[in-house]
Amino acid sequence: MNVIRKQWLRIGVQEKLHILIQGTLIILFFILMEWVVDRFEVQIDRAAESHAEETADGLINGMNMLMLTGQVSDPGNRRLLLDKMSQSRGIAELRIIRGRSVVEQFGPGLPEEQAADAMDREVLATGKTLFHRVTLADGREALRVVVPFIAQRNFRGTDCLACHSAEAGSVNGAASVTIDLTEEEAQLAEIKDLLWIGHIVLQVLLLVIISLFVRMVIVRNISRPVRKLHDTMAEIQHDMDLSRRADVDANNPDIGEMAQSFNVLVGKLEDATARLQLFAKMFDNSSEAIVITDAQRNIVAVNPAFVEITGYTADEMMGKNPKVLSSGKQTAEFYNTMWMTLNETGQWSGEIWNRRKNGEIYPEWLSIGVVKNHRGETINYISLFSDITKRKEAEQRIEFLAHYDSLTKLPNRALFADRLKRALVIASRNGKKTALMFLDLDKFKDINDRLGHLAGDLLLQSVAERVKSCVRESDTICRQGGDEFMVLLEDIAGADDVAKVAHKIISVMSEPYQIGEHSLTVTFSIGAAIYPDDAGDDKALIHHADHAMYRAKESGRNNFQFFKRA
Ligand SMILES: Nc1nc2c(ncn2[C@@H]2O[C@H](COP(=O)(O)OP(=O)(O)OP(=O)(O)O)[C@@H](O)[C@H]2O)c(=O)[nH]1
Repeated sequence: MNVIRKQWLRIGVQEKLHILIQGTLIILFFILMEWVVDRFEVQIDRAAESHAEETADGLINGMNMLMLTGQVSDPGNRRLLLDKMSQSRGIAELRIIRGRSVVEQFGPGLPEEQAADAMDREVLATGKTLFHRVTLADGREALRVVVPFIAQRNFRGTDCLACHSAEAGSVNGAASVTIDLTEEEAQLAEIKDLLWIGHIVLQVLLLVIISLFVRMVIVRNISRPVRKLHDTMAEIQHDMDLSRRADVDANNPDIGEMAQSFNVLVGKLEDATARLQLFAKMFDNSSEAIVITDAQRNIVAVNPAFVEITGYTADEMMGKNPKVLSSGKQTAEFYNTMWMTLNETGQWSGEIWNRRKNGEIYPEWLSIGVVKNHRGETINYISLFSDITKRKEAEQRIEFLAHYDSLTKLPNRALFADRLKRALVIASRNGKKTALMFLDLDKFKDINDRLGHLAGDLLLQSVAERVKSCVRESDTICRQGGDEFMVLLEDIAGADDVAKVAHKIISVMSEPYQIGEHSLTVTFSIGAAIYPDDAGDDKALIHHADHAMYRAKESGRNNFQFFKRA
């Protein structure tokens, strides 16, 4: 059975269709042939039966004649009658069988007149005609009919009871007629042969017709459209031209629908490919580095921005864990919190320090997202990061510019104001003194005018350095603007401390500066005021120190003055 199934699966649709159609026709023709032969056999049997009955009738009539003429008691006459009648066409054997009443009245008669078999006995017992197909000793086919003779006043025109002492209606005897069916069987065989020949010729014809028909149907409706569809598929695959579509034949529902479904599929593929290309472009052109890992956190893809930022090639990173980039700046606890947030919320973003291939450590802004499948299982992690070194530098620069003077790198007026306020609060709390010195370069305009603004700038930077060297680390110097400086001296004992610093500054300023090829000497006019002696708050302190400085200017410059109340 399995072998047949395998063979069946191996053959093509054309052959399958052919086998099914022709197989069905062969079975139908067989049934038809059987039916026709059966009909003929029935006809033959009926003809033989009526032949037998007629012969039996003739025999009875003959016997009656012998009875009526008183010749029946001579066995020779009876044999002669049987011999004569046996000569009739189609009679194979003819016998008279004596019934019980005849045997009792006239004796057993000739041996062949005794009941010879069960069929004879059954007819004598029942009085009913029996028919049986038999095969004669020489092999011929025959029909044997045993017809009973019934004792009656009028049995087919004869009063049996006139001579027979038998009960009316009892069986007097029977006639066994065997009809030779050789001729009919020969005819039937001939008909069978003709039917077979006709059948075979018809099947050969059908073989050709069905073959042509099936081929035509398959080729036109299946093979040709399938080949066409296949060619289109192959072209699309070869050219990767997803804008192409297969021809749809509305008159061929099967393949037409298949082509339509194929077109829908290609359309979806085209859309998906376009989206994929778009994402691929984004991936390649993004200025942000992108890293994709699998669920085990092994890298499966990195983009060009990643290569640019980290210095690692894509090949070097494939299959590696992104922690190879770790700078060691973050603690284990930091990473634990990061993974916990990621697992709980599906995303994390923050600042992190990583290490480039060349060993350089850099800050990056990192965002990690978890990708899950429809079962909720993590399948990928996507990380995006950008190198924020420049941003951080810019922030630091903005921060610096907000609080420091860009030229001298000294605290600016805003930062100084803060420190002054804080210093006064501390001094007030601790009962200490704080001094504010106001310094203005003398005739600085002349230097600018003479040597240019750039030389003036260089001089301002050098002056700032020198002033710094005259005070403690904890003291604050600020460039107020232009050529003006302020110095905040915290925790001083009294005016002497301030005077010492002022004279120190005047002293260091006497040394000439080398600006390019020019040797320059500049001086300061310095004014000072002390908290809480000269002023109760920051504003007044500045104002008073400024006032003192003006007095120094008025006193011929290059000198130091304390605030004096008018
Ligand atoms: N090179 C340079 N010059 C500056 C800067 N800011 C202000 N100045 C100049 O510094 C000079 C200050 O002059 P003043 O303080 O008004 O006058 P002075 O010439 O110093 O004379 P006195 O203060 O009266 O002794 C001006 O010429 C300003 O243009 C700066 O950042 N760089």
